[in-house]
Amino acid sequence: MDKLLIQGGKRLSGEISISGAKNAALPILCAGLLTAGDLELSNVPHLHDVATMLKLLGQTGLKVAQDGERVTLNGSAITKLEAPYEMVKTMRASILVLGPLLARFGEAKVSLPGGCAIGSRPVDQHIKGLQALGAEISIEGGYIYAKCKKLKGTRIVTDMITVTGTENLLMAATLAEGETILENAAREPEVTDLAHLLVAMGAKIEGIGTDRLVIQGVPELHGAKHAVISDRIEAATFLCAVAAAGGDITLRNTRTDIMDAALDKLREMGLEMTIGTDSIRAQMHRRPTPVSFRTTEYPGFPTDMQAQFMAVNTVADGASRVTETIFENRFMHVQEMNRLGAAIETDGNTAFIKGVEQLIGAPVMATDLRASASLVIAALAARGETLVDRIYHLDRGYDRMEVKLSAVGADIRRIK
Ligand SMILES: CC(=O)N[C@H]1[C@@H](OP(=O)(O)OP(=O)(O)OC[C@H]2O[C@@H](n3ccc(=O)[nH]c3=O)[C@H](O)[C@@H]2O)O[C@H](CO)[C@@H](O)[C@@H]1O
Ligand SMILES: C=C(OP(=O)(O)O)C(=O)O
Repeated sequence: MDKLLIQGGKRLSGEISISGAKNAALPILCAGLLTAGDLELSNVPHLHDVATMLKLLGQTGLKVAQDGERVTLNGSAITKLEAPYEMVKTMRASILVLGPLLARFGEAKVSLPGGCAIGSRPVDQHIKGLQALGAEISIEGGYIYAKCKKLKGTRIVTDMITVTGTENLLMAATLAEGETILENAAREPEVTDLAHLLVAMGAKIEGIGTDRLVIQGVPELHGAKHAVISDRIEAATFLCAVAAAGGDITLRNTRTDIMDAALDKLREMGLEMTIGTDSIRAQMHRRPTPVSFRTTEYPGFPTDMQAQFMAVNTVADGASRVTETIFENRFMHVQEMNRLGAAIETDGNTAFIKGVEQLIGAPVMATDLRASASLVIAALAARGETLVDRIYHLDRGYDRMEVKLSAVGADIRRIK
């Protein structure tokens, strides 16, 4: 199992190019199931989750051609309308094949994703929405069996805001008969990126970027070209790294207009930033100021950045409070950060952090994707050596993080 060995205490300096967003690429790849035409995608990140998704899509009969960050999909010969447990269990986003398969072929069998480290993460809203569109759904042996003659447009109000739920229902509605209204839709930029691709494929969608999506179903969609949006979470993770370790870095290929909540908090921490249209120069020459925040849906503070900001708070000059409102168990990094000498206590969904002057390296265990990133950040700021175990979580969602960090002067290497 791969590990990362990090000697902390080095300031970061240089340039990092940001990859395409995992959370946009995964639904966008699933949109390949909606058409017999070619989807020509660029800026697709080099990630384990993308490889898993391509494998999953490939076994349905979708043709996949990959050349670096370019992927072409062709859905003219899909025969297997299934997502097996073996693949779904390693990547929850596999549930995103359900809506497209059902809408185009009238049938799908998809394994239930089950819980994971950060929470129970049910998919009841995906199912409720598809049932409202006319699907018959049963659950047997851990699988969702869905079928329909033709989905029929309707008004759907989800109980809570769900990102992949919105994406699944949006994709399904593009091929439904008549009008579908998705109320309480997620406004995350990755949902918007998917919606733009669907429009390029011939879908009729109004309200893109709002919490009310109105879709007029069309009989079929065609091929399209699309560049996946830049990863705002990856970009903000590197900004947290420089905020914690100090230095002067420039990020390229960023989308600075979709990062307001994180950028505001980084400024409050004392990170000096020069923001261009697609670049950010970030300088940190002092100990961070602590910041308190609550995670919320976009455009609020993203849960996917909670752990990384907590890592910076552990070395900040004072105390802070972090409340996680999206997932019920997203503090798995706290115990590991405390092993590095952090002073964090939790009470329910709130963590209280007292900044310490110096973390000290130790062996730690990554428990989920963003927890892994937060441990890397803490290790970069710590004195001495940290070994981060179980980094397969990190590889799910970061494109060669250790290579990008080495290039800006971090002492970090992968060991087998
Ligand atoms: C691949 C992808 O895009 N993953 C992102 C997506 O996950 P994902 O789409 O799984 O997260 P959701 O937005 O659906 O989850 C939000 C909350 O709603 C609950 N819920 C959701 C659906 C449902 O049917 N029933 C239900 O109870 C979840 O358990 C959670 O507490 O959005 C999350 C919230 O921004 C991010 O952390 C993930 O990185
Ligand atoms: C929780 C995340 O991803 P997923 O929904 O794919 O588990 C994440 O990207 O932080």
